[in-house]
Amino acid sequence: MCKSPLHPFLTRLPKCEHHLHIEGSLSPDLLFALSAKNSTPLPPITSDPSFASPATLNARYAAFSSLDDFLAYYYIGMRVLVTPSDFSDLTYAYLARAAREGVRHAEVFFDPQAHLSRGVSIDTVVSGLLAGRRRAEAEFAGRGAKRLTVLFIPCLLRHLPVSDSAACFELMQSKGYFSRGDLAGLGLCSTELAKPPGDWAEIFAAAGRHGIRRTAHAGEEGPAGYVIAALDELGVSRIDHGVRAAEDEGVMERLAREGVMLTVCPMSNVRLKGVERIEHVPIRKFLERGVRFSINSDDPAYFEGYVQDNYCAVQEAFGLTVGEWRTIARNAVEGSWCGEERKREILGEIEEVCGRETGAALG
Ligand code: HPA
Ligand SMILES: [Zn+2]
Repeated sequence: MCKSPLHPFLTRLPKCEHHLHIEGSLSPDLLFALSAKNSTPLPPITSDPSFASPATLNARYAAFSSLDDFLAYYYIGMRVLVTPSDFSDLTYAYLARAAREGVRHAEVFFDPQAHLSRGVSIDTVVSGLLAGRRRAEAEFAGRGAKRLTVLFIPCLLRHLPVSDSAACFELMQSKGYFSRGDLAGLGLCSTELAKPPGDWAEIFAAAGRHGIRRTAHAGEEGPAGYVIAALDELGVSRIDHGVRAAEDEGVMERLAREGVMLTVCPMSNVRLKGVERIEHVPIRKFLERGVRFSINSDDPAYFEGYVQDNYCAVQEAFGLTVGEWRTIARNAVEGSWCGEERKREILGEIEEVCGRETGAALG
């Protein structure tokens, strides 16, 4: 909870979350519980003493030095996810929390290659995700605009060979996941430095030929030029993170002109040392330049902040007005991959909540 007088308004504001890795919602407590349940004892999975207990693991998470330092723990942690119910329970738990925090539409990333490589089938992963969504949608359905809609986006992994990404994409295609709508698009994540987006151009071009929407992590640790490369060489319609675009006026101008949305993750940027403090995330600059963005949690169990915490952190750092929050909330809806009707529903609710807030301030 933040100290801003706008805190109650921020909890009510209808939200869209577009940048949440479901494996990044695995808390140390759940990691230990699943490790015991699935007989995947942490040693010998790892000899890192940080895995002694949930508390030591949490302490280590507070000291990440970079994206790659975090990713090492993230990929070890997810090895306790084995059965469809592990994926289903994790998905449901995240969605239940998101719904409580005012999320109306969630687009959830997952990392298929990180599961395939340890013998967990794509059917296990996808059937678990879909079951978690069914349970959440049933529970949070029937409340009109206030219901929760959910899409899934597999991310290809840049620390593995491009050929591994190609095989994974073909596997997902052969299962019909995209054409059936089980998966809503294609993403790209993991290590960024020295992994130029163009290396994945062929796979993304194939996705484009099949009408699959595309997004990519770019400009998190990598330069603003990677944001342009993702647009030009991968044909993405949005950019995940993208905060280093703020270093280049020309890049920001293009993002604003083309209405490309950045899925910004403020607490993640601080925890992974992209910036020293939330105040240094280019929120104000993006608002001034007309660059659209949404606010997201990325890996909430690792960065100790869900979506509401990220909204509060931004408010405490920047003291935004109701009008600026209205712009952010509206842009998040416009940049979503849900249908137009769903967008109209959420936009309507945003107008209602913002109108009530400004009316209350005037009255
Ligand atoms: O923030 C991230 N960046 C790149 N890869 C990731 N995988 C999980 N989170 C991230
Ligand atoms: Zn991410």
